[in-house]
Formats: sequence, C-alpha cells, structure tokens
Amino acid sequence: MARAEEDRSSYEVCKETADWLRARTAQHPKTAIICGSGLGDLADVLEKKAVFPYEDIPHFPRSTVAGHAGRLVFGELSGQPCVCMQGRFHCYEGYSGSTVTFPIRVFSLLGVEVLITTNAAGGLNHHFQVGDIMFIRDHISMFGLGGQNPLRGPNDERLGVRFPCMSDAYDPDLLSLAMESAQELGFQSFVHAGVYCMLAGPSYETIAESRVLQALGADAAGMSTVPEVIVARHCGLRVLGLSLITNRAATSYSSPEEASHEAVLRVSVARAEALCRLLARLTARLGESPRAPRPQPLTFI
Ligand SMILES: O=P(O)(O)O[C@@H]1C[C@H](O)[C@@H](CO)O1
Ligand SMILES: Nc1nc2[nH]cnc2c(=O)[nH]1
Repeated sequence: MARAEEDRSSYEVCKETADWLRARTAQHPKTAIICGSGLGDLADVLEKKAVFPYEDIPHFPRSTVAGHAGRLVFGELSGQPCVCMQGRFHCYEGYSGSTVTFPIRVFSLLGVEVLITTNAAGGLNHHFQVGDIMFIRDHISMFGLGGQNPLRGPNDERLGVRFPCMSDAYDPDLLSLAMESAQELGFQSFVHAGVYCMLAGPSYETIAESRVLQALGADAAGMSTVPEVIVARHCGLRVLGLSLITNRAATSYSSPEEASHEAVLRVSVARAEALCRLLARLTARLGESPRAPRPQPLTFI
C-alpha cells in the first residue's frame, strides 16, 4: 500500500524548509528556474553553486521521473542570484497539488520574485517544429477545469489571497524581455508565443484528444507547469513560462508520430545549450533593468 503523503500545504511547513535553506546558503536568489524534462543542464551552468539533493532538504518531495535529477541548485547566472530546481514534481507521480507546488512557496519565503518555469511539450500548432521554443502566453488546464486546482482547500492568507486573478498569469513584460533576448541571440526563426495545455498524464494524448486540444486553441500539450504557475501567482511571483517542443502531437491516423519519453529527453538534451544561452541572456537583461512601471489599466468602461 502507498505511504500517506505528508501535508505540505501549511505556511509553517513551507517556512521550516525556507529557514533550513537560508541557514545553509548565503545566497539570496531573486529568480527561480524550474528545469523541465531533460533540461537539468540549465542548472549546471550556474556559477558559485551550492547544491542540495532533495532528499537532504526537510519536507522536500522526491523526484521519480527520468530526466529530473532531484537537486536544488543555488548560484549565479549572468551574475544574478538564482535558484534552480533540477527536477520537478508532477501530479501523475501521485503527488497532490500542494506537494507539486511546495518549492514555489518555499522560494517565495526565500525572497524570490520571478519564476521561470520550463517544460518539454508536444507541439499542436502546425507551424511548430521539433526543437522550437514556445514562450507561454496563456494556459488551459484540463486538470484545473476538472477541479484539480493546487489551491483547493483552506486558504492561508499569509500565503496568498483566496481568489487569485489568472488573466495576467504570464507576465507581459517578462514575455517581451524574453522575446527581445531571443531576437538578440538570432533565435527568432524557432521561437514562438502560444497557449500551453496541461493534461494529467502520464499517458500521452490520443489523436482525437489532440484534435480537441487544437480546436480549443492550445499550441502545445504537457503534464506540468500550470500548478506551479497558479501557486506562483497566488504568492505574488512574476512568471515566465517556456516550452521546448520535443515532439509533435499526432493529429492524423496516418501520421508517423509516436510520443515517447526517450525521444522527449533526446530532444531536450540536444536543445539544452540553446535554452541555457537564452536564459543567461534573459537573466542578464532582468538584472539590467529595474522593473519599468506598467501603464495603469483603465478603471472604467
Ligand atoms: O516536466 P516536464 O513537463 O518538462 O515533462 C514532460 C511531461 C512529462 O513529465 C514528460 C513526458 O515525456 O515530459
Ligand atoms: N501531454 C504531453 N506531454 C508531453 N511532454 C512532452 N511531450 C508531450 C506530449 O506530446 N504530450
């Protein structure tokens, strides 16, 4: 029988972990990066690293999926203090929404202000090629629409408000900065912006399901990210989301595409260097520019 999962939804538990980490590193990260499947190399390029295996950190869950090493890495990227999750948690591993998103709340308590979350995803948009990068403009959560929201349950106001807004989930200023950074690197031919759709997994989509997702307006399909983004917004972090298109979702009964995690990891590993360069450039730009004030939204109509 499966062991009962620890309840990681409480402020006190999150704070205990944040205090434990604070006592063991002098670094004060402002940016947190979550490495998607096979994208752990993103953490390896940090300088002045302090590394904590998940099993050593109080209350931290364990990574169980290939391509997710299970280490928290503090360090500097382009001279900016960052913390990187080399391995994320997924609901299909059997973890609850509060466990999957536990690190986000810990980061918030550590003083992190920006979350950059990356994932491997299947391309639904006909214009996307394997190896392309999609900045996430918005999401659809089949999981969330079905009632599996990570904020389900009692709300502790110390963590965030009961009813957080999600129409601004993906920060437009960060998206512009990311697009500019991609352009500066000459990446514009394989970079897009689009809608990420989260499914529960772990099985990949059927052809009929992929067609439904396309009709709904999704550009890429995956099994993660959305719970992290919801909790990040709940606790006031600004979010940039990025999908690496590792495969094309099959949408025709005569198409040769067959999804496999091995192929996903192969493409991720092959594209990790480009992603590292992009994140390094973006982080440098983030460090350069104090946040420009946003125009005030109109309050009438
Ligand atoms: O953690 P991410 O979202 O990058 O991983 C994707 C979704 C599944 O975990 C896995 C399927 O190949 O890759
Ligand atoms: N749901 C889903 N997740 C993925 N992760 C990487 N590729 C895919 C895919 O095709 N579908």
